[in-house]
Amino acid sequence: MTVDVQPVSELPDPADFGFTVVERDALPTELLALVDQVRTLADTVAHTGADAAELAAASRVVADLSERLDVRRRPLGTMFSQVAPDGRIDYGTVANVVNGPLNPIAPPLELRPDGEGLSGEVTLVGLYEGPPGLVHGGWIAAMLDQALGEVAATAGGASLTANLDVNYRKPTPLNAPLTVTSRVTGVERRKVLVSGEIRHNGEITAEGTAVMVKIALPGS
Ligand SMILES: CCCCCCCCCC(=O)SCCNC(=O)CCNC(=O)[C@H](O)C(C)(C)COP(=O)(O)OP(=O)(O)OC[C@H]1O[C@@H](n2cnc3c(N)ncnc32)[C@H](O)[C@@H]1OP(=O)(O)O
Repeated sequence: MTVDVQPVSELPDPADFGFTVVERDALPTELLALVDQVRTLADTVAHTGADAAELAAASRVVADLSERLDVRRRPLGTMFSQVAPDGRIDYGTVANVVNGPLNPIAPPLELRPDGEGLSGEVTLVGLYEGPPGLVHGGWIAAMLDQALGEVAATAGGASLTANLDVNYRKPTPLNAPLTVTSRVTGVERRKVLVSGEIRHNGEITAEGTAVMVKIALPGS
């Protein structure tokens, strides 16, 4: 197996391939605050015991808000750039469903270099419920896919998940801190082989491996 990791400082700028790229620091604080509020609202709605009149009034307010905000939509695929603590430039998608900074559905999972790969902490609220009190297996797979995809990007740019294999070792609890880790285990031609885990209290609840296949970006 050949491990030939391209330095991340050489990652291409998505703007060169026609993507809209905004600086993460330039995202309006009011918009980030709104995202947080909507995330809280979604969790509240999923569990509210408010009476019918209150629900009807809230529904009208939310419909009105949606109409007010549905102006000048950002194009699908809008990306953000940010300077990582080690000075390199990271890219991501603003509306990514696992960790996009503008997606209220995304649990706030921030993955950072940890010396071996990437790691991040996240606590999933009841919005991500599958079995009673437990995280949905699809979300577990989604978080692993994201962590594996992001770490694959550190090995030479854009890639897509060709194969994802997840083993669910223990139930993953809601409302409890989880650690997500990922690393590159090999690079073979266009394939980037990656592995990762989700832990609670240091114990692995789920682990995954993936084959990410490097893709050519439009115009490259
Ligand atoms: C910086 C931002 C970071 C963002 C992170 C985001 C994380 C989220 C990741 C995702 O969710 S990606 C979305 C889900 N995945 C997809 O939609 C991919 C859909 N599939 C495809 O587009 C194509 O099948 C794919 C690009 C993966 C491969 O097609 P190709 O025609 O380019 O590949 P090809 O058939 O030439 O095979 C290239 C190599 O990959 C291998 N391969 C292809 N499919 C495979 C497979 N399914 N399993 C294992 N290996 C596979 C294949 O054997 C070969 O290996 P070798 O070099 O050893 O010959």
